[in-house]
Amino acid sequence: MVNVAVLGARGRMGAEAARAVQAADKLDLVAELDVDNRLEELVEAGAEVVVDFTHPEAVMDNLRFCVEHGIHAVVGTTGFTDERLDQVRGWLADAPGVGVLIAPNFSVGAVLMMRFAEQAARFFPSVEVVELHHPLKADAPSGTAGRTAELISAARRRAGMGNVPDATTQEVDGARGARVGDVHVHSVRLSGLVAHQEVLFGGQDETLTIRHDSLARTSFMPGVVLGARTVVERPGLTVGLEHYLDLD
Ligand SMILES: NC(=O)C1=CN([C@@H]2O[C@H](COP(=O)(O)OP(=O)(O)OC[C@H]3O[C@@H](n4cnc5c(N)ncnc54)[C@H](OP(=O)(O)O)[C@@H]3O)[C@@H](O)[C@H]2O)C=CC1
Ligand SMILES: O=C(O)C1=N[C@H](C(=O)O)C[C@H](O)C1
Repeated sequence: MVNVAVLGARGRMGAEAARAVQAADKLDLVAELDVDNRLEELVEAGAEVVVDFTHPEAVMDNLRFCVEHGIHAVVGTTGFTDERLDQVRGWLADAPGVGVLIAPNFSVGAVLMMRFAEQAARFFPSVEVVELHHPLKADAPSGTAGRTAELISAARRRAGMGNVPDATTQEVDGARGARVGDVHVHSVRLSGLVAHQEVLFGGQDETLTIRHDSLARTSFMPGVVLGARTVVERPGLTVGLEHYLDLD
């Protein structure tokens, strides 16, 4: 059995993750903590793995505590920049046995969407990402959209592609979305939605749309459970659930 604690357990994802861990074989839910708990309670509960679905402003302190106390971490919270990832690598250098998985999206379908988009990128001069989420989401663009855009940009660079075609010279602020690498990313916040994304590619007289829909938060749970079971065997930092899925 692996002892698992959930941070952000009163939140939308944390509550679902606690249910999933409780129902999973070989995982034991030992603590459900939220903003008014002390991090020391993780140690007191004997947590070996922490699942973090909190807030971009809280997650770094949580992660530092876990690494310093030899607790593996499965992180769904978004807001990770290259600088933040480097900081985590620095902490892990002093804790060689500890594993940290940071996954912008735990749904297998979303991971495949990102992989397919990366594969398609070199064939299409035009690309835009549209992500659509519930209006309670704190960050924009979503972590998934940011990661998708980074993967596409890197694939375009490897293929020696130039800028995306775009004749815009006059623009109302924000009309062309945010730029992540080469890619324009548009964020929609709409009641009734959970988490959705379209990657739109355009070439000569054809378009390709890759769309993923998370229709409920249970869609993320097989990935969370896989993460909690696997992270104990994967020391160091892993970014992206794809590395636990044996995709190649
Ligand atoms: N990787 C993935 O697959 C997914 C990632 N996410 C990400 O997960 C994160 C959480 O999303 P969601 O569940 O919708 O958000 P919620 O706001 O519903 O939940 C976050 C919870 O964390 C609590 N919290 C805030 N700070 C701390 C802290 N320092 N310690 C412990 N708990 C804290 C919040 O308390 P309070 O409300 O009082 O502040 C709240 O209960 C977001 O970054 C989101 O983007 C979401 C879905 C899937
Ligand atoms: O906040 C959410 O809901 C989600 N956040 C993650 C993100 O920012 O990519 C994953 C998923 O899109 C749901």
